[in-house]
Amino acid sequence: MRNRFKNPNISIMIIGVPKEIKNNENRVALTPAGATELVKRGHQVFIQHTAGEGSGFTDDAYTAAGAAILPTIEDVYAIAEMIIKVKEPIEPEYKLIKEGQLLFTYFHFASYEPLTKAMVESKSVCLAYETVEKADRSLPLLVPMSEVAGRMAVQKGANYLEKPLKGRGILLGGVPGVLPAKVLILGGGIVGTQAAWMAAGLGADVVIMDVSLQRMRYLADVMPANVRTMMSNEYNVRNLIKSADLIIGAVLIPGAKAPHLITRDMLADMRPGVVLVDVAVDQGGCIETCKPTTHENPTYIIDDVVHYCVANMPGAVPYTSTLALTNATLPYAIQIAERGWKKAAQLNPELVPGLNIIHGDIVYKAVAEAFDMDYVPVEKYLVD
Ligand SMILES: NC(=O)C1=CN([C@@H]2O[C@H](COP(=O)(O)OP(=O)(O)OC[C@H]3O[C@@H](n4cnc5c(N)ncnc54)[C@H](O)[C@@H]3O)[C@@H](O)[C@H]2O)C=CC1
Ligand SMILES: CC(=O)C(=O)O
Ligand SMILES: [Mg+2]
Repeated sequence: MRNRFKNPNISIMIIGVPKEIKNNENRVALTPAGATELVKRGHQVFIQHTAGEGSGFTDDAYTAAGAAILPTIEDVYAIAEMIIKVKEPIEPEYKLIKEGQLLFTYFHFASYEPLTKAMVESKSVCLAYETVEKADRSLPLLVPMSEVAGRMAVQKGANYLEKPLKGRGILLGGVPGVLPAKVLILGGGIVGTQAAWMAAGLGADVVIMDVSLQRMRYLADVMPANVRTMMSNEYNVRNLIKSADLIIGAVLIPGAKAPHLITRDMLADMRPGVVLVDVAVDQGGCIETCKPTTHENPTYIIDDVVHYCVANMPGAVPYTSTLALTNATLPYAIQIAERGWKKAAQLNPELVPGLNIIHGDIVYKAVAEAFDMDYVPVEKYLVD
């Protein structure tokens, strides 16, 4: 990084934005508006050719914003000090990552050991969107995508409940004279709340389960009458799954592997054609039989139960998701570009829990614990 102008505390950075290569991932990590903000501060922004296309942004729009277009993903990784992405690096990208390079993106390490090991070996600095955390414990860079995924979970669930798609053949809202469907939501955080609004709006009979009484008190206050809350425990889950039509998994323990609230044996208690949408799949899933699927091939069936487990749901609605995501990420990207990751984290404590792997050390405890690997407290890297 070079110092900018006459202020020795402010640096300029070379920033690279690759095109996402995960299945049907159409989001991009920086919009032309974001590029404008970074370029105006003296940073150099390099965008891979057509990276913004899926979200409606042409190469010309980035060039007009002062960014440069590079033809290949290799070019972007080769030049950048900071890579800003949306999804975790996929295997072909591992070898492109340079020692000391900063990667600012979603990682969801605890769900995928090969990625964790590859990033340890790369000796890069991995700052994960999903664990950046505010003092009130909220996750500002996860929230916007959870809002999207929560809303989508109901759309997808309603769709897969249709008989030709192997669902029970029930309409979420019912019709006059016919009862609505029952929707069970595991976890009443951002995903769960958004899903509840959507399902309730369609007229379904909704139950949200959580372990936080405080959260359920809040939900009971703000939700309409067709949404009720219930304590999440094995006994209650076993009871409610017997009559549910659509079950949405939305549990999170930040950074950690999700607990299995629905185990393999419980599928036998469900009715044929029940749909499970496990949004928590990116942290390993809260339904034991859930394994990651793609937008191309989103569902599979076990014991007549339809499983939808797409790990990048918002990627399917990039016109909404790219704007929602970058609204949240850009202010942090600017701080990191201006100061470098270390100084930025020293100045803004919200960035500290975002640091997951630094120069080969796992510095986020839940990630190290997920794979029984060594943990190094992040403070080691934050002292001057
Ligand atoms: N598949 C996809 O495309 C996407 C997945 N996600 C994922 O969705 C998951 C949920 O995210 P958010 O709603 O933002 O998290 P959040 O932190 O807002 O909510 C999680 C909720 O789970 C509750 N919880 C914890 N343990 C529980 C238990 N044993 N039983 C019931 N509830 C429990 C917490 O009290 C909290 O209210 C995360 O894994 C997130 O990464 C988010 C966006 C997109
Ligand atoms: C949160 C996440 O993993 C996504 O938006 O794809
Ligand atoms: Mg059955």
